[in-house]
Amino acid sequence: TQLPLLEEQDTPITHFQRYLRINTAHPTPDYTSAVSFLKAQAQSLGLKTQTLEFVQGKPVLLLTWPGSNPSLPSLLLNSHLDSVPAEPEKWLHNPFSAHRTASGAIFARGAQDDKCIAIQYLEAIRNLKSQSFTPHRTIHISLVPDEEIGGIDGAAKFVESEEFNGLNVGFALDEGQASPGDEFRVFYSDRVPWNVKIRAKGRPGHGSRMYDGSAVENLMESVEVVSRFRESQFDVVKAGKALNGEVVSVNPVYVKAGVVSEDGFAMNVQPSEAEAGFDLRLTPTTDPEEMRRRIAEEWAPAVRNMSYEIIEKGPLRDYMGRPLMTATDDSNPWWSVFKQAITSVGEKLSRPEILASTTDARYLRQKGIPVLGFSPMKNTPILLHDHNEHLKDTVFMKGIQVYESLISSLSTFTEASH
Ligand SMILES: CSCC[C@H](NC=O)C(=O)O
Ligand SMILES: [Zn+2]
Ligand SMILES: [Zn+2]
Repeated sequence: TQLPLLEEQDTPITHFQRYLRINTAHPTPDYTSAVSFLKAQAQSLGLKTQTLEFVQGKPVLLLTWPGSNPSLPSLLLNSHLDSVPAEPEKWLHNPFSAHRTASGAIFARGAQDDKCIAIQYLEAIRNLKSQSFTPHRTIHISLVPDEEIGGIDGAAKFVESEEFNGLNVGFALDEGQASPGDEFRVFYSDRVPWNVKIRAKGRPGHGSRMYDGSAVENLMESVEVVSRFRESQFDVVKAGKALNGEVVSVNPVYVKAGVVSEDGFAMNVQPSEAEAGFDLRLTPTTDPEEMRRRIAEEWAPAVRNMSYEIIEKGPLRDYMGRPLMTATDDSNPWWSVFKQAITSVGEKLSRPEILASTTDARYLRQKGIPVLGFSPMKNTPILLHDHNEHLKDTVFMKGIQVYESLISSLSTFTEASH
């Protein structure tokens, strides 16, 4: 008899690879295949499955392991189904092949962000079930669409639904980020993205003329002001006085100007309008009014014929008007249990951080639910959204053990009420 090929075997690694091979990258994520794969996995574990569709073609898959005391607030494990696009020609291995190298690195878009955690949740439950573990509180896994494009049709709709309300979620885990060092990273908040567009108007004229007040000169003056603010924030990080997520970031993402002609831009016309776009990220405690004032008065002053547009990409405060932060001290019993579950498997946590980017956790926090961002990857380069995103098989397998500890502890302790 012949042994099945390594990749055809039914192991946590092959489950991970199969999920990674489903192309859920934007702009055309294959949610149908992802949901049917995960649903089948969940059914093989005896979990209850439910597909919710708040927006057509954008399913939320909800998996449930009922607890022995279903009146306790439940534990929610969240993971998004989608990925950012990849440029295959710039990768060592095709980003949807989930190729595993001789040294055990699994290359795929989504390997770190965040398909690993979805499979790790399921495999941890598989192991707990095989040990006849029964949770006190009910455990839910939500697999949501569209996180990478802001979650408007995904997590944002889900948390507003009656179905979500009925889950009585007491605490949730969502994705975090890889740690290059030997300690796991944990995130208690996300920064808030603003899209900022600034526009300058100015005198048009012949490209040979020197005069004051052209639109592009005008815009460039503002770009310098923005740059100085950026430096002021970045310097704090470079000096080691703050982590990335603890300052306001602003990065230019486009500049637009020029009078279009047949073969590109008219080179001898100074345009009358110019525009620049910035990705701005506020910390959870940044005063938004202060930021608005800075933009209005310093970045796009009307006296210089400038205007601006701010598109806020998500909530700043919870339903009580509080910043969206989960406590990481003794005031939060879930935090103590979380920490204990990590140390009990011999692992360490670094100082809790604010995620520099943004995840769906904010929508849960907005509802007042404590959420920690956590992806158990240590000694691992941070490769989310990068070329050659990969994760080592041993790191992936270790993560399953970590979740076994987390899921059993968090679902067993009964002190907290929501
Ligand atoms: C505008 S919300 C976008 C969310 C996105 N999340 C992951 O990268 C981010 O840019 O952080
Ligand atoms: Zn992610
Ligand atoms: Zn991402």
